[in-house]
Amino acid sequence: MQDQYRRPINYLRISVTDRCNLRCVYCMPPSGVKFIKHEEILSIEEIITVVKAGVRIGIKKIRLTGGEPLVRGGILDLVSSLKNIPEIDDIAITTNGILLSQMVGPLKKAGLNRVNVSLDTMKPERFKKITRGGNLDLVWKGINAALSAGLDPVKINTVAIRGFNDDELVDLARLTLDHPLHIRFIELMPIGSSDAWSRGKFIASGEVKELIEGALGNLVDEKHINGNGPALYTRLPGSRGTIGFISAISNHFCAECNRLRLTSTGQLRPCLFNHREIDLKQALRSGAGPEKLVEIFREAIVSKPVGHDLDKAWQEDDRVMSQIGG
Ligand SMILES: Nc1nc2c(ncn2[C@@H]2O[C@H](COP(=O)(O)OP(=O)(O)OP(=O)(O)O)[C@@H](O)[C@H]2O)c(=O)[nH]1
Ligand SMILES: C[S@@+](CC[C@H](N)C(=O)[O-])C[C@H]1O[C@@H](n2cnc3c(N)ncnc32)[C@H](O)[C@@H]1O
Ligand code: SF4
Ligand code: SF4
Repeated sequence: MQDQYRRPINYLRISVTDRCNLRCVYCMPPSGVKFIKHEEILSIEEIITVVKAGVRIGIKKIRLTGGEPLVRGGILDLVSSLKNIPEIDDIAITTNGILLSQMVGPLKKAGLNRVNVSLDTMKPERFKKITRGGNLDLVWKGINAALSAGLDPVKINTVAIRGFNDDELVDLARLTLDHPLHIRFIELMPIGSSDAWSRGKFIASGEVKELIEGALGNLVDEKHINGNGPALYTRLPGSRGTIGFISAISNHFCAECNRLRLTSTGQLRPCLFNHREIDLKQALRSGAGPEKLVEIFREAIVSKPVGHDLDKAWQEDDRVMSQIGG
């Protein structure tokens, strides 16, 4: 179904849990977030019911995110149930990679098509700092396991942060020369943890591109790498992988927005940067049938805003990124 700005909506990002085994500084406040009670979170069966309603208005692509989707009990059942919905042609996960090496085999068997792994630094001490305690080694094991399992493409999400990893962005880009990895540099967004956001830490994609080109030579434009998201791709000539840019602030991609979000508590959220949500869980738990759920999807699509008008200011929200599904 198209929204009122003629954007076809076919991609549902599902936050399967608000919980996480890391505490990234830009995503969560230092105190952590108070976890939502289990009974408030949609069950696996409820998520499937929602997706089945979604496919009736044209949802074809699913991304499981969070929080950390791999800590969600029942994630394998969820993937295999999604695989059994014929209209769904792409099932992907965004993960911090900590549990990936042990889960990628079963996930692939269950029907997972591909994985995006978040990784902001190649230095173990820095990784500990930005994730408040994470073990970088496990993430690399996960990335290698995903490649060995034959998942393709394997994408890496790197948030560019001035004063934290700006001296490593070229090294991360260099990885694409010898590895079939698709590294995407993400602009720091003013949502998540206000402690981490300041204008001074923001690096626009244009600057990252200049840094890379200054060190490694010109990047050439690349076609879209299998996916549904907003990254623009380039490559170093002769490289095995690609370099993408997700410029949510400097060159926002709202005109091509194709997605809705389902929060872990069962709210349909038409836009990442807009507080408005529509309560699907309430409908589900009060016995609404498929027609009612489809109607709620329609309502969400019709009410999708034209885009964000973030004036680079902190986005006040009751929810943090891990609850919305970043
Ligand atoms: N502003 C904004 N940022 C988004 C949106 N969707 C994803 N992002 C950000 O883009 C980054 C990468 O997201 P991923 O979860 O890897 O998903 P994707 O880029 O859609 O994935 P592909 O299907 O592989 O293209 C994350 O930091 C997201 O928060 C969106 O609708 N709006
Ligand atoms: C919220 S996480 C959820 C999935 C999983 N836990 C992970 O880290 O990949 C999804 C993505 O959002 C990104 N993210 C979180 N907070 C952000 C912020 N304030 N600005 C930009 N990206 C952010 C993360 O780097 C990650 O790539
Ligand atoms: S970015 Fe992902 S791994 Fe980091 S705290 Fe947020 S949900 Fe967890
Ligand atoms: S900010 Fe909102 S409208 Fe823009 S791309 Fe993200 S979800 Fe879509």
